[in-house]
Amino acid sequence: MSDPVLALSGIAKTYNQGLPGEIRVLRDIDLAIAPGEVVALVAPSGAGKSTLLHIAGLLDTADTGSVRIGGEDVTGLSDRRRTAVRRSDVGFVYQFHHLLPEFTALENVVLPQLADGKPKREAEARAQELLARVGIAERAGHRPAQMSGGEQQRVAFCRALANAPRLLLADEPTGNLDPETSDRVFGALMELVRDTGLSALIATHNLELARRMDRVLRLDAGELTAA
Ligand SMILES: Nc1ncnc2c1ncn2[C@@H]1O[C@H](COP(=O)(O)OP(=O)(O)OP(=O)(O)O)[C@@H](O)[C@H]1O
Repeated sequence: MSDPVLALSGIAKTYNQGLPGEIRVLRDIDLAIAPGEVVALVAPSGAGKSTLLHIAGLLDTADTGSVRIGGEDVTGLSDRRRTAVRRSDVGFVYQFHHLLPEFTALENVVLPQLADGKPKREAEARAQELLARVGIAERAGHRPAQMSGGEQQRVAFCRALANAPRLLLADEPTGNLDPETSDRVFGALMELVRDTGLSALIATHNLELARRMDRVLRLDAGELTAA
Protein backbone atom coordinates (compact mmCIF):
# COMPACT_ATOMS: atom_id res chain seq x y z
CA MET A 1 0.00 0.00 0.00
CA SER A 2 1.27 3.51 -0.71
CA ASP A 3 2.30 5.81 2.12
CA PRO A 4 -0.32 8.14 3.59
CA VAL A 5 -0.04 11.62 2.15
CA LEU A 6 -0.21 13.02 5.68
CA ALA A 7 0.64 11.06 8.81
CA LEU A 8 0.60 12.62 12.26
CA SER A 9 1.77 10.52 15.15
CA GLY A 10 1.65 11.35 18.86
CA ILE A 11 1.19 15.08 18.24
CA ALA A 12 0.83 17.19 21.39
CA LYS A 13 0.81 20.95 21.83
CA THR A 14 0.48 23.08 24.94
CA TYR A 15 0.43 26.87 24.96
CA ASN A 16 1.92 28.78 27.92
CA GLN A 17 3.51 25.61 29.25
CA GLY A 18 4.09 25.73 33.01
CA LEU A 19 2.33 29.11 33.33
CA PRO A 20 -1.01 29.76 35.06
CA GLY A 21 -2.71 30.13 31.67
CA GLU A 22 -1.44 26.78 30.36
CA ILE A 23 -3.68 25.36 27.61
CA ARG A 24 -3.23 21.78 26.46
CA VAL A 25 -4.63 22.17 22.97
CA LEU A 26 -3.66 18.84 21.41
CA ARG A 27 -2.99 15.56 23.21
CA ASP A 28 -1.49 12.57 21.47
CA ILE A 29 -3.07 13.07 18.06
CA ASP A 30 -2.68 10.31 15.46
CA LEU A 31 -4.01 10.81 11.95
CA ALA A 32 -3.30 9.27 8.55
CA ILE A 33 -4.79 10.52 5.29
CA ALA A 34 -4.55 8.18 2.30
CA PRO A 35 -3.83 9.35 -1.27
CA GLY A 36 -7.00 10.87 -2.71
CA GLU A 37 -8.83 10.83 0.62
CA VAL A 38 -10.80 13.89 1.71
CA VAL A 39 -11.29 14.17 5.46
CA ALA A 40 -13.55 16.59 7.31
CA LEU A 41 -12.43 18.03 10.63
CA VAL A 42 -15.23 19.28 12.85
CA ALA A 43 -14.51 20.96 16.15
CA PRO A 44 -16.11 23.41 18.54
CA SER A 45 -14.57 26.88 18.46
CA GLY A 46 -11.26 27.00 20.31
CA ALA A 47 -10.80 23.21 20.19
CA GLY A 48 -7.47 23.55 18.41
CA LYS A 49 -8.34 22.94 14.77
CA SER A 50 -6.23 25.84 13.47
CA THR A 51 -3.34 24.65 15.62
CA LEU A 52 -3.69 21.14 14.18
CA LEU A 53 -3.87 22.42 10.59
CA HIS A 54 -0.85 24.67 11.13
CA ILE A 55 1.19 21.78 12.51
CA ALA A 56 0.13 19.51 9.62
CA GLY A 57 0.98 22.31 7.15
CA LEU A 58 4.40 23.00 8.71
CA LEU A 59 3.41 26.52 9.76
CA ASP A 60 3.82 25.59 13.42
CA THR A 61 5.64 22.89 15.35
CA ALA A 62 4.31 20.41 17.89
CA ASP A 63 5.87 19.85 21.33
CA THR A 64 6.05 16.11 20.69
CA GLY A 65 5.18 13.70 17.89
CA SER A 66 6.02 13.46 14.22
CA VAL A 67 4.67 14.77 10.94
CA ARG A 68 5.20 12.82 7.72
CA ILE A 69 4.24 14.20 4.33
CA GLY A 70 4.28 11.79 1.40
CA GLY A 71 6.16 9.28 3.58
CA GLU A 72 8.94 11.73 4.44
CA ASP A 73 9.47 12.60 8.10
CA VAL A 74 9.48 16.40 8.07
CA THR A 75 9.47 16.88 11.85
CA GLY A 76 13.12 17.78 12.33
CA LEU A 77 13.78 19.64 9.09
CA SER A 78 15.47 23.04 9.05
CA ASP A 79 13.20 26.07 8.54
CA ARG A 80 14.46 26.37 4.99
CA ARG A 81 13.58 22.78 4.09
CA ARG A 82 10.19 23.07 5.84
CA THR A 83 9.40 26.13 3.74
CA ALA A 84 10.39 24.26 0.58
CA VAL A 85 8.21 21.24 1.47
CA ARG A 86 5.31 23.49 2.40
CA ARG A 87 5.57 25.41 -0.86
CA SER A 88 5.68 22.37 -3.10
CA ASP A 89 3.59 19.78 -1.21
CA VAL A 90 0.95 21.67 0.76
CA GLY A 91 -1.85 24.00 -0.35
CA PHE A 92 -3.59 26.13 2.27
CA VAL A 93 -7.02 27.76 2.14
CA TYR A 94 -8.20 30.03 4.95
CA GLN A 95 -11.64 31.25 5.98
CA PHE A 96 -10.79 34.67 4.57
CA HIS A 97 -9.13 34.48 1.19
CA HIS A 98 -5.93 36.42 2.04
CA LEU A 99 -5.46 37.32 -1.62
CA LEU A 100 -3.00 40.12 -2.40
CA PRO A 101 -5.30 43.13 -2.98
CA GLU A 102 -3.07 44.95 -5.47
CA PHE A 103 -2.77 41.95 -7.80
CA THR A 104 -5.30 40.46 -10.21
CA ALA A 105 -6.87 37.01 -9.77
CA LEU A 106 -4.47 35.64 -12.37
CA GLU A 107 -1.43 37.20 -10.71
CA ASN A 108 -2.48 35.85 -7.30
CA VAL A 109 -2.41 32.32 -8.77
CA VAL A 110 0.79 32.94 -10.75
CA LEU A 111 2.94 34.34 -7.91
CA PRO A 112 3.34 31.17 -5.80
CA GLN A 113 4.38 29.32 -8.95
CA LEU A 114 7.09 31.88 -9.73
CA ALA A 115 8.28 31.53 -6.11
CA ASP A 116 8.53 27.79 -6.77
CA GLY A 117 10.71 28.44 -9.83
CA LYS A 118 8.19 27.93 -12.63
CA PRO A 119 8.64 29.99 -15.82
CA LYS A 120 6.12 32.84 -16.13
CA ARG A 121 4.44 31.63 -19.30
CA GLU A 122 3.84 28.15 -17.86
CA ALA A 123 2.61 29.64 -14.57
CA GLU A 124 0.13 31.84 -16.41
CA ALA A 125 -1.19 28.95 -18.45
CA ARG A 126 -1.75 26.87 -15.32
CA ALA A 127 -3.41 29.79 -13.54
CA GLN A 128 -5.79 30.32 -16.50
CA GLU A 129 -6.64 26.63 -16.53
CA LEU A 130 -7.37 26.54 -12.79
CA LEU A 131 -9.52 29.69 -12.90
CA ALA A 132 -11.47 28.20 -15.81
CA ARG A 133 -12.03 24.99 -13.88
CA VAL A 134 -13.73 26.82 -11.04
CA GLY A 135 -15.78 28.88 -13.50
CA ILE A 136 -14.15 32.30 -13.15
CA ALA A 137 -11.90 32.50 -16.23
CA GLU A 138 -13.48 35.83 -17.16
CA ARG A 139 -12.44 37.31 -13.79
CA ALA A 140 -8.72 36.67 -14.41
CA GLY A 141 -7.92 40.38 -14.84
CA HIS A 142 -9.94 41.54 -11.81
CA ARG A 143 -8.47 42.50 -8.48
CA PRO A 144 -10.00 40.96 -5.30
CA ALA A 145 -12.02 44.10 -4.49
CA GLN A 146 -13.75 43.80 -7.87
CA MET A 147 -14.97 40.26 -7.15
CA SER A 148 -17.68 38.74 -4.95
CA GLY A 149 -16.75 36.83 -1.79
CA GLY A 150 -17.42 33.51 -3.49
CA GLU A 151 -15.28 34.46 -6.48
CA GLN A 152 -12.44 35.58 -4.23
CA GLN A 153 -12.55 32.28 -2.39
CA ARG A 154 -12.44 30.37 -5.71
CA VAL A 155 -9.28 32.31 -6.60
CA ALA A 156 -7.86 31.31 -3.20
CA PHE A 157 -8.55 27.63 -4.05
CA CYS A 158 -6.71 28.04 -7.36
CA ARG A 159 -3.79 29.68 -5.59
CA ALA A 160 -3.64 26.81 -3.07
CA LEU A 161 -3.54 24.28 -5.90
CA ALA A 162 -1.21 26.28 -8.15
CA ASN A 163 1.93 24.31 -7.32
CA ALA A 164 0.10 20.95 -7.61
CA PRO A 165 0.46 20.04 -3.91
CA ARG A 166 -0.10 16.51 -2.57
CA LEU A 167 -2.14 17.81 0.32
CA LEU A 168 -4.77 20.52 0.70
CA LEU A 169 -5.42 21.94 4.16
CA ALA A 170 -8.43 24.20 4.55
CA ASP A 171 -9.60 26.11 7.63
CA GLU A 172 -13.31 26.90 7.26
CA PRO A 173 -12.86 27.57 3.53
CA THR A 174 -16.44 28.74 3.03
CA GLY A 175 -17.10 29.93 6.58
CA ASN A 176 -17.53 33.60 5.70
CA LEU A 177 -19.98 33.05 2.84
CA ASP A 178 -23.77 32.92 2.97
CA PRO A 179 -25.16 29.35 3.03
CA GLU A 180 -26.13 29.23 -0.65
CA THR A 181 -22.82 30.64 -1.92
CA SER A 182 -20.95 28.45 0.55
CA ASP A 183 -22.64 25.37 -0.89
CA ARG A 184 -21.80 26.31 -4.49
CA VAL A 185 -18.23 27.35 -3.74
CA PHE A 186 -17.66 24.23 -1.67
CA GLY A 187 -18.92 22.18 -4.63
CA ALA A 188 -16.30 23.87 -6.84
CA LEU A 189 -13.60 23.06 -4.31
CA MET A 190 -14.62 19.40 -4.07
CA GLU A 191 -14.66 19.08 -7.84
CA LEU A 192 -11.18 20.55 -8.05
CA VAL A 193 -9.92 18.25 -5.30
CA ARG A 194 -11.50 15.14 -6.86
CA ASP A 195 -10.28 16.04 -10.38
CA THR A 196 -6.73 16.46 -9.22
CA GLY A 197 -6.86 13.40 -6.94
CA LEU A 198 -5.20 15.20 -4.07
CA SER A 199 -5.75 14.48 -0.39
CA ALA A 200 -7.40 17.04 1.84
CA LEU A 201 -8.13 17.86 5.45
CA ILE A 202 -10.93 20.40 5.55
CA ALA A 203 -12.14 22.01 8.76
CA THR A 204 -15.77 23.03 8.77
CA HIS A 205 -18.56 23.79 11.21
CA ASN A 206 -21.04 22.75 8.57
CA LEU A 207 -22.05 19.12 9.14
CA GLU A 208 -23.82 18.92 5.80
CA LEU A 209 -20.57 19.82 4.02
CA ALA A 210 -18.63 17.45 6.29
CA ARG A 211 -20.84 14.56 5.24
CA ARG A 212 -19.87 15.12 1.59
CA MET A 213 -16.29 14.12 2.42
CA ASP A 214 -14.91 10.57 2.75
CA ARG A 215 -14.54 10.59 6.52
CA VAL A 216 -15.45 12.91 9.37
CA LEU A 217 -13.20 13.42 12.39
CA ARG A 218 -14.09 15.36 15.52
CA LEU A 219 -11.55 17.29 17.55
CA ASP A 220 -12.65 17.89 21.11
CA ALA A 221 -10.75 18.37 24.38
CA GLY A 222 -7.50 17.89 22.49
CA GLU A 223 -8.44 14.48 21.11
CA LEU A 224 -9.37 13.32 17.65
CA THR A 225 -12.14 10.76 17.22
CA ALA A 226 -14.17 9.36 14.32
CA ALA A 227 -17.54 11.14 14.13
N1 LIG B 1 -0.12 31.48 20.31
C1 LIG B 1 -0.99 31.13 21.27
N2 LIG B 1 -0.70 31.35 22.58
C2 LIG B 1 -1.56 30.99 23.55
N3 LIG B 1 -2.75 30.37 23.33
C3 LIG B 1 -3.08 30.12 22.05
C4 LIG B 1 -2.23 30.48 20.95
N4 LIG B 1 -2.83 30.10 19.80
C5 LIG B 1 -4.00 29.53 20.16
N5 LIG B 1 -4.15 29.54 21.50
C6 LIG B 1 -5.29 28.98 22.27
O1 LIG B 1 -5.36 27.59 21.96
C7 LIG B 1 -6.72 27.18 21.78
C8 LIG B 1 -6.90 26.59 20.39
O2 LIG B 1 -6.71 27.61 19.40
P1 LIG B 1 -7.03 27.35 17.85
O3 LIG B 1 -6.84 28.64 17.14
O4 LIG B 1 -6.23 26.20 17.38
O5 LIG B 1 -8.57 26.97 17.92
P2 LIG B 1 -9.67 26.72 16.78
O6 LIG B 1 -10.26 25.41 17.09
O7 LIG B 1 -9.05 26.90 15.45
O8 LIG B 1 -10.68 27.88 17.09
P3 LIG B 1 -11.73 28.68 16.11
O9 LIG B 1 -12.64 27.64 15.53
O10 LIG B 1 -12.42 29.59 17.07
O11 LIG B 1 -10.88 29.38 15.10
C9 LIG B 1 -7.58 28.40 22.06
O12 LIG B 1 -8.00 28.33 23.40
C10 LIG B 1 -6.63 29.56 21.86
O13 LIG B 1 -6.99 30.64 22.65
